[in-house]
This record gives sequence, C-alpha cells and structure tokens, in this order.
Amino acid sequence: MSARALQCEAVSLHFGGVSALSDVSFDLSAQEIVGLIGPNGAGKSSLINCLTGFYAPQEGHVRIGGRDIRGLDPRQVSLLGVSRTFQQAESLSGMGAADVMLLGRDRFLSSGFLAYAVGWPSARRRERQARSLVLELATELGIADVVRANTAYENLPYGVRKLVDLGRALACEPEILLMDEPAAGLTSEEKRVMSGAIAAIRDSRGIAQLLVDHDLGFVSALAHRLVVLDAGQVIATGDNATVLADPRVIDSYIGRPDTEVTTKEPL
Ligand SMILES: Nc1ncnc2c1ncn2[C@@H]1O[C@H](COP(=O)(O)OP(=O)(O)OP(=O)(O)O)[C@@H](O)[C@H]1O
Repeated sequence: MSARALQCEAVSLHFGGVSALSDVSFDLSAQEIVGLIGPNGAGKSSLINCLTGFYAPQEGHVRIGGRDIRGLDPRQVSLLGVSRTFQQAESLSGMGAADVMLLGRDRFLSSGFLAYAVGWPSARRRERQARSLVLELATELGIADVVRANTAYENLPYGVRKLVDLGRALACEPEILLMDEPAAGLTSEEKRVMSGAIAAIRDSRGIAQLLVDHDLGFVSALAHRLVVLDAGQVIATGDNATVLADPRVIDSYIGRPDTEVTTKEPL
C-alpha cells in the first residue's frame, strides 16, 4: 500500500435534487488517523458510503492504494483492504460475540462445498487460524471474556457491542479502517474505553483510520488532523487546534444542541 492509502478527489454525490457531497477532496496516509466531523446531514455517512463502494459518486474519484474504485462493488473494495464499522451496533440476533467477529474473516474462509469436500483439512486449518486471530484481537480490545464465551451479541451492553463491531472490522486485517460514529450512544465510561481501544489500534497496527463522530473532544483526542464537512462541502481541513478555532467551523456548530463542542488535549 502506498503512503497515501486513500485519496478522495473532487467527489460529488447527488440524490435527485439533493446534493449530499460537493467537490470533496482529502487523503489519508498509512498509520494516520484523520477525524471527519460535521453537523447532522453534513454528508459524513454518504462519504463513507462512497469510500466503500456502497454509493457511486456522479463526479470525482476515490483511490485505494492508488487504484480507482469506480465500478467496484463493496466486496471488491473490501478486498483492497478497506473495512468499516457502522453507526448503529447492528442487530445480529442469534449470533455470539465470536461469531460476529468471525464475520470479518468471511472472505478468508469462503470455501465452497467442493473445497470443503476435497480440501477440508486446509479449510479447518484456516478456521482455527481465524479463531486464534479473533481471540488475539479480542484480548487487545479488552473483550476476550465475551468472545471466549461466545456470549449472545444481543445480550451485551451497547459499549461492548460497539467493541465487537470494531473487532469484526479489524478481523479482516484492513489497511484502511473507516469508523462511523464509534462513540455514538456510549456512556462517558464506554467512550473512554472505546477511545483507549482506538488509540491501541493506532499504536499497534499501521492502519490508516478515518474517524467520524459528533463528539469533537473524542475525535480531536485521537486524530492527527481534521476534515470538516458542512452541507456536503469541506469547510476546513488541517491540524486540530487550527481547525477547531476556525470561525466557519465554530459557526457550523453553534446552535446545534446535538453536538458536543468540548475538546480535550490529544492522548
Ligand atoms: N439514500 C439517500 N437518499 C436521499 N438523500 C440522502 C440519502 N442519504 C443521504 N441523503 C441526504 O444527503 C445529505 C447528507 O446525509 P448524510 O447522512 O450523509 O449526513 P451525515 O453527516 O452522515 O448526517 P448524520 O450525522 O445525521 O448521520 C442529507 O441531506 C441527507 O438527507
């Protein structure tokens, strides 16, 4: 993967008459966390969907490791090393915590009936390796107990579900991780744990991370730099202190009670 893991070049996306993204450009380098912030409806989720092949922007280019993803479906984009977490911890009723994390290994385990019939020892070996990798990740994320016990996902506290979802996204060993509001709906203690987990990933793996969240304190404590979207446009980009002091950024957040505007010192 090149030093610039992801490039988003002049991306525009419209839904009928609604402009969700307009001429959005930024890039993300290996081992870097970029925070993507912006008020409700700014276009953050739409951008993540463009970066993962869920949406095809009408204009512009998204390149992963230098390769233009135009025409690729989400599975093909994931094979380029892109993984994501979701805004809502998914409802995966009937699955255990380990099962959910193993979903992230699906593309490595996908053997058809024939492969199992003919080459089952290698298929079994891959499954053993997947389970061991998932447990290693779970230990790193502080959720080894629930993964070892394969505790029902739906019975886990919300904050633990979000960590399991993060583990699922990491289980495919991505080079780029896109996190859609990992702190949304968490208590302050759960946010502290999530923040520690993201910092640990940053320190232990060379993954490029795009961190999207409303909580500016949470994002700025983790991100190396910030990109701010408002009404589908990039209104500011740069180091955290400069961006958070930018009058356009302050204006875009004033009077929006859904947004926490407190900031913290970087971890
Ligand atoms: N599938 C869709 N069809 C039509 N309009 C959409 C669709 N998805 C998003 N939009 C519109 O695009 C704009 C950007 O929405 P988006 O969900 O990307 O913003 P966001 O920054 O993620 O918001 P939030 O913080 O509330 O999740 C909004 O005007 C939204 O209504």
